[in-house]
Amino acid sequence: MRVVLQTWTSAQVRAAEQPLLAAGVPLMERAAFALHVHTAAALRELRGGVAGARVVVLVGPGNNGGDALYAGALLARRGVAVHAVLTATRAHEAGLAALLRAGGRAVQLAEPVDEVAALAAGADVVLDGVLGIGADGSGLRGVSGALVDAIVARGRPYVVAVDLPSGLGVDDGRRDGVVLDADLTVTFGAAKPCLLLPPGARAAGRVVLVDLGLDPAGAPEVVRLDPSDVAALWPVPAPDAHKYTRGVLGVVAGSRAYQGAAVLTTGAAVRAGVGMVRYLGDAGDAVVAAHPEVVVGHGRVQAWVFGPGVSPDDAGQRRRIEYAFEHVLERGEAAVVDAGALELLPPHVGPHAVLTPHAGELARVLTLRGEQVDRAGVEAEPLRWARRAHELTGATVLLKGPVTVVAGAHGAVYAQADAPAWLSTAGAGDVLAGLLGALLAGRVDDVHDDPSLAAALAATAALVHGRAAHRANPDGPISARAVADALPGTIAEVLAG
Ligand SMILES: NC(=O)C1=CN([C@@H]2O[C@H](COP(=O)(O)OP(=O)(O)OC[C@H]3O[C@@H](n4cnc5c(N)ncnc54)[C@H](O)[C@@H]3O)[C@@H](O)[C@H]2O)[C@@H](O)CC1
Ligand SMILES: Nc1ncnc2c1ncn2[C@@H]1O[C@H](COP(=O)(O)OP(=O)(O)O)[C@@H](O)[C@H]1O
Ligand SMILES: [K+]
Repeated sequence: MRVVLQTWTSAQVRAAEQPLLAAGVPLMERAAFALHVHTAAALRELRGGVAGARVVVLVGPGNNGGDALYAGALLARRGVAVHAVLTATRAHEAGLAALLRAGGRAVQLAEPVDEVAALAAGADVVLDGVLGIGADGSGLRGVSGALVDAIVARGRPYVVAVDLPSGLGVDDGRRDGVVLDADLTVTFGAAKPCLLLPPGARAAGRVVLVDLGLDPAGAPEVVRLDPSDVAALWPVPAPDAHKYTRGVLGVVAGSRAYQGAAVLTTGAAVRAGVGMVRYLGDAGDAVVAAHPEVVVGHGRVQAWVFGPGVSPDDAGQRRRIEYAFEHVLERGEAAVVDAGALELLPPHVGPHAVLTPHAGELARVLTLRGEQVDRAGVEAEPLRWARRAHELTGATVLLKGPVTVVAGAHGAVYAQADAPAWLSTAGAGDVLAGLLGALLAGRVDDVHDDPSLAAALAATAALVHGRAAHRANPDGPISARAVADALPGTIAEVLAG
């Protein structure tokens, strides 16, 4: 059993299946066997044993239904009462025959759905084999949708999704229309992007990957960094390092009205281990009072943070940011572009500029460039819109939210889900900006060698930010400052492996 950290599109999975199918490798049998093993394990956990359990198998028209039917047959042979509900006019013939031979039963689904819904709601486990990678992402329609609604209305039983929750947008994580939330997803051969991407990923529950011997070609579509990846990405100082070789970060943040943003951003950068932090703006006294390490005023830097606590009508900060945009990005200094600076972004920058909007801010970035999308639209298709913003601006885009999505150069996409919901608190974004700025300052030369590294560093910042929130207070409220204070310990912990 492996944790899902890389995912491939349905097209990549289908292409990878081809040579194995041509060689006669029994992929469906292997998939179904593993599905039955995981379902039996769930039954043992739920009710202490397998024999005598009741399982309802929702069966769609394709091979996903085939997997579910064969798994149902194996469960029936172990004494489980298995009912298959055929949701389409066709079902995998050999799979259905196997189930019936093993003593399972099958019913054709039709309106009204109440009787079947009651059967499913009363089952120990429901296997969702309606749609797999053949789904068009529009949810479950017609009678299948009505059935799922009726099951949920009665109280959802334990659900095992076959390959993926039926009806999700396989490659983009869209969740349109009806989808049955799962407790466990057993995915075959290679994990699919919808199992990591918001908003769909939440429907998958726990995900287990069944190895079928597939070897997908090309880069994975969506990646999730794991703490063990951080050491290779972090700018750990060499033994002969000095503060200038480690990177200097310039911070244009805060204003007289929003001094806290400047304090949080610079404090996070100092705690993330940058060589030096320079601050520009009207909150210098507050910054130095909180963090005496910070130097106020101009000087050479390797990376910038623009925007936390900056309102676009603050003429001084606006002038600094616009001037910096004109010159520094050309000189190759990296930049985190956050909050108030997002509105000031020039038409085109490179991937060494990393935008850090939340959904509402990303919608604004996009509408300023002629796209018609609002916050809800971004939340419904985060990957699509993060990618679009990358295409339009040239910047790496880190879209904040319950799952942070990063889209960068060379098709790099990350989806990080490291943070507790407690992190959604004012100032948390300022801490992320300072942390990411420190990473960029330390590795700006490497970003120029490989522009997709900016996306990996952004994902690293999201991971460390989320883990620092857990460390600050494992199961309760956290302040942004507590997250910043937890950074040194969190970084030491992930670097220790
Ligand atoms: N190719 C293979 O041998 C293997 C396939 N596997 C299974 O096969 C699945 C893919 O099978 P298929 O390619 O048959 O695809 P599906 O089983 O996902 O079914 C696709 C069918 O559903 C229809 N459909 C799409 N969206 C719909 C919607 N919103 N409402 C109603 N109907 C819709 C399509 O027209 C198509 O006929 C995988 O997810 C996996 O479970 C695994 O057994 C591994 C091996
Ligand atoms: N439900 C959630 N679960 C986990 N993390 C979240 C959730 N909602 C938001 N976050 C994270 O909290 C932080 C909030 O940042 P942001 O919206 O910029 O706040 P602010 O501007 O007040 O600092 C981001 O890192 C975001 O990814
Ligand atoms: K499914």
